[in-house]
Amino acid sequence: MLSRKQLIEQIKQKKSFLCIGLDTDLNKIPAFLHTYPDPVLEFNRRIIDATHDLCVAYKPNAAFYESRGLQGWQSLIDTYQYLPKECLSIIDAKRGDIGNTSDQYARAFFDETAGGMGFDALTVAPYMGHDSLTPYLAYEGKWIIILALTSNDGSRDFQCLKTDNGLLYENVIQKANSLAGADRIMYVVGATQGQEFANIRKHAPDNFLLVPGVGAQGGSLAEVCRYGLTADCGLLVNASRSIAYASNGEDFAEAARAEALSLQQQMQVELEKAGIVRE
Ligand SMILES: O=c1ccn([C@@H]2O[C@H](COP(=O)(O)O)[C@@H](O)[C@H]2O)c(=O)[nH]1
Repeated sequence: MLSRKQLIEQIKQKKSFLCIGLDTDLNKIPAFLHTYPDPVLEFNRRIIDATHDLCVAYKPNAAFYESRGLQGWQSLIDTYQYLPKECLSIIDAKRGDIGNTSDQYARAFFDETAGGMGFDALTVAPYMGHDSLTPYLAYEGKWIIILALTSNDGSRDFQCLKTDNGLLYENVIQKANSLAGADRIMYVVGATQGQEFANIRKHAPDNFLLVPGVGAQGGSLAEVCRYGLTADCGLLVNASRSIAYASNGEDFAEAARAEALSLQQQMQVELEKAGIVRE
């Protein structure tokens, strides 16, 4: 369990607000790892060993594990258990359903006694409204990370629709803020959304934002920081492919570290500029 206070302490200590995505694709990992009993777990372990001092969160995306059936689910459980406790553990599963079904999703990802996984945070889709979100909040100390303005082209299809009460994503934030505070709720906002971060901050001044879309999707870290940083940092910027697949040779972990280091160094500059950490 990682509280908001502990997360902020980690950010200041590591001078980083990097979240590393573990979107581990069996077809993309180096060939030599296929001799291990669980190549995905071996890959994840080496990425974690090489990067844990440079990041404050890890985010496995459930799809990459669920797509491999029972073996994939086991890789996810074992990866969860290997994650460093000082880092925020996020499961990116984008769940959302009626209350009693959400209860089951919450058990699956939050309740270690139920199946072996006790992630700190889960990404959720807000489309089904308040009663699809509250079951997760019943788990004291756990976070939900609600899709607000995503990084993909299709984000404009629904999230930016105009309503009598502003844009649809603004309504999502307003409603979710009435359910719990900034110590329990984060929002997903894509790094590709640039200046929209200024508008997001009007509606979610204190919440942490999980920001995917730097690296492979071309979002700008500088722009995200310019419009999204708060006095507490308030950002977790995720990179998955650009770190994990920086090399597909035997040096993949060193290459991942070099990519993570480059992002951490850019983050340090931004944190210093904003006066959140000292030079
Ligand atoms: O708006 C969103 C929400 C989630 N994602 C997820 O983040 C990572 C991004 O991976 P990269 O390789 O760094 O592009 C991936 O798991 C997505 O499913 C997102 O990209 N955008």
